[in-house]
Amino acid sequence: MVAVAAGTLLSPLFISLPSYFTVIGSINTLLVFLVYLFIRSNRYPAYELAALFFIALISIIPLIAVSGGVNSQFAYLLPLYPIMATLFGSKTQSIIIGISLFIAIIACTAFGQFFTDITGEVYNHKKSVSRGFWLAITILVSMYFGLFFQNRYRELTEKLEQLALHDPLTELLNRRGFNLQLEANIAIAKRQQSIMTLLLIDIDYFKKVNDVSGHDIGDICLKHVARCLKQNIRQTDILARFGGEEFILLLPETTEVAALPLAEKLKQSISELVIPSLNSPLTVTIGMASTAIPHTHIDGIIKAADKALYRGKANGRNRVEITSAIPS
Ligand SMILES: Nc1nc2c(ncn2[C@@H]2O[C@H](COP(=O)(O)OP(=O)(O)OP(=O)(O)O)[C@@H](O)[C@H]2O)c(=O)[nH]1
Repeated sequence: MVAVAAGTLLSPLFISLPSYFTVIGSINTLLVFLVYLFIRSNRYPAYELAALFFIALISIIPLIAVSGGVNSQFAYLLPLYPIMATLFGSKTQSIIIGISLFIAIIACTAFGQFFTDITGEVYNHKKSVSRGFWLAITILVSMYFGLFFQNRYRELTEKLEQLALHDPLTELLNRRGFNLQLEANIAIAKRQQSIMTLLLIDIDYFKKVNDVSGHDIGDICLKHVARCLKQNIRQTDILARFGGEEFILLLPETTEVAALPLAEKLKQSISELVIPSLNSPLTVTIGMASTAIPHTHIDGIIKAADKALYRGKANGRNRVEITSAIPS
């Protein structure tokens, strides 16, 4: 029983074919492989689309033609191509492959009577047109599914990236997300020789908030503070939750003198927050540091801002402290 089933499945592979089919098939396979290597090399991206057209039209049409037109068993593999292009390539590549194969099938159906059917079947126009029609539809459907999967894959990747780089409670960047943005900004600052200022913003006596009002209210406070900070900064500023009740804010192209009024405004706005179920106002201490010259190492700025923050806590909290110009 198993042997019969295996025989039925495998027998089409052992049909004895005329030698010209083997030669053309081998040349086609070699060409497709070379085009694949060419695309994978990424050396001539401008010619990639032309190479895909080549695979689809120049190389595949003759193969379908000599193997019995759209009735060829080979033709039934074609709907796989747009899906493969989706998995290994890009959206444009799967569209190009899909459309080219669609054209190839239409062409093979239209000129089917001119091809010798190597299986020895008598050419049947009606049957060929019907198969060509369904094959063309299947290719379009497989192209659509390929694009659909690619969109879903991109959406899911973006979602995962969002989860990996953001803090779920406040929806701000987390430390990892911040570090990535920081690297990009340092590169820009170095190129433009511009000064950046960094603020570390820490909620005062937050342990007491949790102990007195409960952890849930503590969480609500963190959300309010995050929203308040976000509302008061520019879109180009980078804000993140740096730790438990600590936030970090990078102000690109901003000197210490320009940043000071903003730091004071942030401190004031947070102290004016009205948070339900919280009896006493929240206050924050802000430690601030700027790059004296653009090549200052970022770890140095964070350490300097932390030092300023520590001083602010020691000096009574609810205040802004600055560590001035750090040498490189
Ligand atoms: N509700 C809540 N609390 C948090 C979260 N992350 C950290 N905390 C709390 O934040 C508190 C931080 O306490 P401390 O480091 O002693 O600082 P503090 O009480 O704010 O004191 P100072 O910073 O010195 O003014 C701890 O009680 C943490 O449990 C969080 O996601 N939600």
